[in-house]
Amino acid sequence: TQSTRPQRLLGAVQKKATRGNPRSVIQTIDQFCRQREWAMNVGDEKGCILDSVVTETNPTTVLELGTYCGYSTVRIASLLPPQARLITLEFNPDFARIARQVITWAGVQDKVELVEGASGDLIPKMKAQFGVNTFDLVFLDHWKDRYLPDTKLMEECGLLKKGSILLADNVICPGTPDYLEYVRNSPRYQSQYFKSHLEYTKVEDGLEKSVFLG
Ligand SMILES: CCc1ncnc2c1ncn2[C@@H]1O[C@H](/C=C/CNC(=O)c2cc(-c3ccc(F)cc3)cc(O)c2O)[C@@H](O)[C@H]1O
Ligand SMILES: [Mg+2]
Repeated sequence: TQSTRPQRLLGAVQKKATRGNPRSVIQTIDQFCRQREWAMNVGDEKGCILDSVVTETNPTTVLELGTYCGYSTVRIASLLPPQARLITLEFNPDFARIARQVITWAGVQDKVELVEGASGDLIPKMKAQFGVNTFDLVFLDHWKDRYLPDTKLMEECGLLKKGSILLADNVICPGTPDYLEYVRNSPRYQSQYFKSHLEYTKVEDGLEKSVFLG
C-alpha cells in the first residue's frame, strides 16, 4: 500500500535525525520539505519568529491548535522551561499517530500532551478535564476558518488572561480574513503582524501576534 506524506516525513526523521535532539528533528523536517516534499509545517523562516515569541513570552502553559506532524510542537516544546507544558490538539488520528512518534523521537514528550479531538469540543474541557487555568500562549495553525470561532470560545471559557498571547500562522496565505479583522479591530487585543513567507517558498505569508488585554 502507498505511504502517506506524513509517514514519509516520519521515516526521514527516524532515518536522519538524532534521537533526543529537537533541533536535529526540526532540521531534518525542513530539509525533507525543501528537498523532497513540501508539507504544511510552519517552517524555518516563520519558525524563527515563533521561537522568538515563545522565548520572550516564557510561557508556563501553551496551547497549540492543529498538531499535524508535530513540527511546531517540537519547536515550541524545545524552548519551554522544565515545569512548563504544551497541550496540542489534533483531530485526525493518522496525523496524531505520526506526531506522537516525531515528538518522542525529539525527546520532548514529557512537556507535551497531544489530545485527539476537535478544538471546538476540547477547548470547553480544558479547565475541568486538563487542569488548565489560563494559557500564556496559544499557537493557531489548524483549519483557517476555525481561528475566529475558537478564539471567541477561549474568551468565553475564561482561558485567556490579561497578557495572554495569540500567535496565528497563515494570516496571509491561505489567509484568515475574519480572524485578522477581529483581532485588529477589537479593543480587547493589541495586534502586530510579522511579515514572512509561506513555508519553503517565496510567497508572502506572516504571523499575527495578538496580546489579550483582558
Ligand atoms: C475542527 C478544528 C480542529 N481541531 C483539531 N485539529 C484540527 C482542526 N482543524 C484542523 N485540524 C488539524 O490541523 C491540521 C490542519 C492544518 C490546516 N493548515 C493549513 O491548511 C495550511 C495550509 C497551507 C497552505 C497550503 C497550500 C498552499 F498552496 C498554501 C498554503 C499552509 C499552512 O501553513 C497551513 O497551516 C491538520 O493536522 C488537521 O487535522
Ligand atoms: Mg500553517
